[in-house]
Amino acid sequence: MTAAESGEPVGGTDRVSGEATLEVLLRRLDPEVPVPAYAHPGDAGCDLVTTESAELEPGERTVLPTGVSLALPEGYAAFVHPRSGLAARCGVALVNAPGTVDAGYRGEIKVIVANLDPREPVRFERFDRIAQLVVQRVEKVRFREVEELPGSVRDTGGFGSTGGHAGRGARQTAAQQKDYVAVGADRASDLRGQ
Ligand SMILES: O=c1ccn([C@H]2C[C@H](O)[C@@H](COP(=O)(O)OP(=O)(O)OP(=O)(O)O)O2)c(=O)[nH]1
Repeated sequence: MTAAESGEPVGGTDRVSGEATLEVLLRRLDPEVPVPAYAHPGDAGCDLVTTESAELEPGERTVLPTGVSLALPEGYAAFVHPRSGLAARCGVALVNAPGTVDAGYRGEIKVIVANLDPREPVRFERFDRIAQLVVQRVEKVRFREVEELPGSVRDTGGFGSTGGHAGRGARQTAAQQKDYVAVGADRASDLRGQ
């Protein structure tokens, strides 16, 4: 068993760009799918394609298969991010952006796309690039509960406490803001604790 197969991070160097690389084991579930690759040196994400064609009406969403599965080294995760061009041109968003691929996940990477364009349908053909995958090191934390947290300059300010934007709430202070309330709680077993 190689180090990568046992989950250990294995470093290397890209032959073309000379950049430092991390070896990630990948399985093609569709023999024709291209292995995800970085388009340019310095890119953070490599493109994922759909292996199925699909058409989404305005407001519709679907889960698209990418034809690949991974075994990420321990201490890493992969994040499924939207592609800006697709978002700007067609209004395509990822519902759960960024999707989190756990190191232990061996299933097919899937992409949950939505058509946010109010008028035009969007069509994906087989092997269209639909998202990008960013692999990152992630910390495993151990929470230590305390009575008081150490102070900071920001303190509890958030959700626009530094000012709104021209369109809405520009002069709204943090104190004026209402807490967010989860809607549709009856169909949200996912939101409840164990
Ligand atoms: O965009 C995504 C997000 C997730 N996954 C896969 C990899 C991930 O490891 C697994 C579970 O994802 P997540 O933890 O986000 O989903 P969950 O709804 O919390 O499911 P679970 O209860 O299985 O953790 O699904 C994808 O293929 N694409």
